[in-house]
Amino acid sequence: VVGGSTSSPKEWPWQASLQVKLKTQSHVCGGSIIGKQWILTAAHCFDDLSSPDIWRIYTGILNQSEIQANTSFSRIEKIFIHPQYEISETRHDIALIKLETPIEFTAFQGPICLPSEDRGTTYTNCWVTGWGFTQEKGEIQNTLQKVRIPLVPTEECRKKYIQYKITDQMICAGYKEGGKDACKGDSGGPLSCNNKGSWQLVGITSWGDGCAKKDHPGVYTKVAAYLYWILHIMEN
Ligand SMILES: Cc1c(O)cccc1C(=O)Nc1cccc2ccc(C(=N)N)cc12
Repeated sequence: VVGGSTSSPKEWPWQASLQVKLKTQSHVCGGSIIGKQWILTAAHCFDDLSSPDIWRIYTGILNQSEIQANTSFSRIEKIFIHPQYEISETRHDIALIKLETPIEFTAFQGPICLPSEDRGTTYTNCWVTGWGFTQEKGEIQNTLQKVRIPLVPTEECRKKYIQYKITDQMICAGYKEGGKDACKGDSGGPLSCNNKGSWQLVGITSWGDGCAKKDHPGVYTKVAAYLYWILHIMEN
């Protein structure tokens, strides 16, 4: 997250850290708890990291330094990549993780609501969170960062990203002057919007040309456009 500040405990209890253990272990992507056995994230997190066995899912943590050899984590039972997603493409950048065992909900870890049906609700209080880079040539942060970002109307976003395809299944968010944005390492994490007191998972951090550049909003997978797919997977 560029231009953000450190989060407090229990502020974003749905935020997960998706890590890969090969020779060494490292944070790769963010994710959001949407059920006791379910994490919603971005499909591109699994590009060439498609084996469930190498992944360790951490929930209920604020600092990466809390992760030691004896820190408990969840294993992945199955990864559901959206069927229309294509590697290194930007469309349908959404994936569901089924955990091997259900996590317990506490003040430190629990679910965020899925958005209600796509009825064009205008969200005015949206935040992006993550342990990602604080600048393009950055590094993974220790403490979970947060930054408030306004949504950008799709038509306006299309004008900024002429050379890309901004679909109706994407949401843009950013400041005209740049300076605040998600970045590498925040992918898969939530764009959380507070609607009448309840937090809703409006977007999944997906991509952007650089980070926090003027006239280059961040692009998020629009969760409301995938409700049927999400619910179908979770029910079967
Ligand atoms: C390609 C690249 C890097 O190598 C390092 C940092 C950023 C980038 C980059 O161009 N964009 C990105 C790469 C990977 C994930 C990203 C997630 C969000 C955003 C965003 N601006 N909302 C940009 C991303």
